[in-house]
Amino acid sequence: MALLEVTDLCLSFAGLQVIRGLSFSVEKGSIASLIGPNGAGKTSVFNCLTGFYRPDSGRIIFDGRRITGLKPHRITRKGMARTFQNLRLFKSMSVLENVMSGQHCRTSAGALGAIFHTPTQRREEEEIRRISEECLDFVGLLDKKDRRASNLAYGDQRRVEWARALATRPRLLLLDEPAAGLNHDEKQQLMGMIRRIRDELGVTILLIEHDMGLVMKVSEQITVIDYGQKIAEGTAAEVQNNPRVIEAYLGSDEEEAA
Ligand SMILES: Nc1ncnc2c1ncn2[C@@H]1O[C@H](COP(=O)(O)OP(=O)(O)OP(=O)(O)O)[C@@H](O)[C@H]1O
Repeated sequence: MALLEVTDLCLSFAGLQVIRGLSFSVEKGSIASLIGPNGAGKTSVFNCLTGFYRPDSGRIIFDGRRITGLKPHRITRKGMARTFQNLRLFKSMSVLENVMSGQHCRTSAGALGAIFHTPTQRREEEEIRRISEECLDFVGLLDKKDRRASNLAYGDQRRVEWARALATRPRLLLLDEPAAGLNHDEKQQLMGMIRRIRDELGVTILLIEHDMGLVMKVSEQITVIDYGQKIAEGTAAEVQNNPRVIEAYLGSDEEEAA
């Protein structure tokens, strides 16, 4: 069964079409990847899914409900979380505070509760703290929860982002280039973490990634796009041998080299 279904998605900026009639779906419980050469439109797809961009047309169905055009916090509340290509941590806050910050979309106490510190708000804060610590434990950072986020090594800062996304209790987690800037060992740990998130937490995963070794090892389903259009989809073996995929990647290398 599909957890995410994208149909005929189109997006343009000032007349330039960056996503052109894209359709793909992600099966519940799978680890899926969206790949393509630089500028193919991958992050733009994520931005449409999470409500950061409003598509020109098309339909996005998440868990049976249409979410096209909803605001990002409402989409988060429905169970979709993401990490970003570049770190987006609050540098002066502690690791724990950073993870807690991601969950305020879920509180019901509202602004008055926050000002007057009502019992409801206190209970919610306690719950947020508990879940945040659980997520930090899951990513192996609980012992660093009181450290300033900016004082952590880069690989650990990425884990804080993971914990923050997980703390929103997503059913679908979108990872935008999670291996960028990681060394070999960290990439191995990342693969283990992706599998654990799916296997132990039951979270479906869709990732954008340029590290083809990682993509091919970890993905069960791959969608390849180029110039905003789907050019192939299937398993790692199917996609790797697809002439259109090979051409798209070789073409982009030549352009970069030129
Ligand atoms: N806010 C925006 N305004 C104008 N153009 C944009 C905007 N966001 C994306 N684009 C353009 O859309 C195209 C696709 O960009 P996008 O970042 O989605 O590609 P990508 O596949 O994620 O690339 P990369 O692999 O390099 O991160 C690019 O040409 C980019 O310049």
